[in-house]
Amino acid sequence: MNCRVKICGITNLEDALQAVEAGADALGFVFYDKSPRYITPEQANAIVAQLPPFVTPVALFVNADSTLVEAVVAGSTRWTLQFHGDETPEECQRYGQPYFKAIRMKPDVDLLLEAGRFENATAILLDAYKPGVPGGTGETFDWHLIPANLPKPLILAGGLTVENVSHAVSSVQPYAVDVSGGVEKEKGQKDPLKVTQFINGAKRG
Ligand SMILES: O=C(O)c1ccccc1NCC(=O)[C@H](O)[C@H](O)COP(=O)(O)O
Repeated sequence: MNCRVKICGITNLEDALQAVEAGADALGFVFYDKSPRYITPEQANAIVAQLPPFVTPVALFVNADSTLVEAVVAGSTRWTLQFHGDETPEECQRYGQPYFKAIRMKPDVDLLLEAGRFENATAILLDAYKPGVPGGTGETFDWHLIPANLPKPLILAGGLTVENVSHAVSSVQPYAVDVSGGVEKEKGQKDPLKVTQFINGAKRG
């Protein structure tokens, strides 16, 4: 299967272009200032301006003010948005941009009910749940909890690595996989070899 790959937490042009060269389908930029992968709208838009076609830049927010979202979106028409907090469907679609809604796997979360709220989302991203850490946890969750009939394409996230991504793709068969920490040499700095191995592992499945 042709599993797409999003490399998240991009903070510099070198990492962005290396991930694209390695076959990344999307690059994630984290506009959450408590993250070690935080990047400013200006920095991110300067990188996006250098991206070749057929690569989707994804702007990631956690309960952000509309002024921040608008500052990012104003810099490029290429953005897909990813809402990783408690945003409502109305808050997600108010910008008129395609968006992913992230759902964290809290105990007893009703995934079909929650995913069904976001009927205009282009995909649902499922991520690990760690109290106080909205994302980038580096932790997996029990993939058996994923229902077979999610109403949107599934982006699988949470603790994926070079070592587990092939199994994740073959067992879950997501539309895409997403990784932040598992391909880094240090927080906010990607390891080119891990990025390449991760993408190859995901595409091989
Ligand atoms: O990546 C971050 O630092 C981050 C911080 C706060 C909210 C979301 C964040 N990342 C969003 C993503 O889509 C990550 O790729 C996803 O949470 C998986 O992260 P990891 O477990 O480190 O692969």
